[in-house]
Amino acid sequence: MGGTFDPIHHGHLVAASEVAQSFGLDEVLFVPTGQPWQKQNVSASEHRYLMTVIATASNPRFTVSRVDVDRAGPTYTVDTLRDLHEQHPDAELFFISGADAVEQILSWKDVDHLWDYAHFIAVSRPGHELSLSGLSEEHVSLLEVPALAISSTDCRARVARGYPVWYLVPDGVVQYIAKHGLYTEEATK
Ligand SMILES: Nc1ncnc2c1ncn2[C@@H]1O[C@H](COP(=O)(O)OP(=O)(O)OP(=O)(O)O)[C@@H](O)[C@H]1O
Ligand SMILES: O=C(O)c1ccc[n+]([C@@H]2O[C@H](COP(=O)([O-])O)[C@@H](O)[C@H]2O)c1
Repeated sequence: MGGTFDPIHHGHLVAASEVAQSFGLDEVLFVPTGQPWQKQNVSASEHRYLMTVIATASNPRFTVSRVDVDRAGPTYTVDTLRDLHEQHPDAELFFISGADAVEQILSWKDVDHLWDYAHFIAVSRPGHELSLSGLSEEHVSLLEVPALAISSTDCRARVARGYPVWYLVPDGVVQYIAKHGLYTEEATK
């Protein structure tokens, strides 16, 4: 599952868990972006990577990859999948995306080559219609998952306003955000 995870929240974790169950996956690899070229004002990749490690640590089937964090330049999924394929040549790869991300896939770099490396699984997300968005069902499967109306944008805004994010993100991530002063008015200046 690729994401900017700024911060990782329970919507991500539920989606990953449901896909793993429905598709019988051995492992879900969370891949925090290095430089997400379609997003602005993103937190340092090391903070996002460490929050993802904290959030997934208790699940034996969840792991975190540094491939995108460690690659210089903008993050493109075609590079992510190529690197993962090289690291795990015998693995069958699936790429998990929310309904909003799938709507954007046609704008991604080298979109026609994405299907060479992985089958995509698009999960439902409150506020977004789950559809193939013009993509082939040979390449993309759709899955309804329990609806959690949580976004990283809303979590960041809540912290900036002094509102709690307990129960929206894992407890360790709440503590990491506080310890490093992420998302406060000061941090975003
Ligand atoms: N609540 C959710 N339910 C299902 N899928 C989600 C949910 N939140 C995010 N996703 C999916 O997880 C992937 C990574 O999401 P991302 O890290 O951009 O989080 P986000 O909450 O969308 O962030 P932001 O609000 O900053 O755009 C994307 O494919 C996104 O569609
Ligand atoms: O490859 C691209 O051009 C591309 C453009 C935008 C997003 N993505 C990927 O989509 C995933 C979700 O991204 P984000 O920024 O919405 O969390 C993440 O793995 C990104 O690397 C990929």
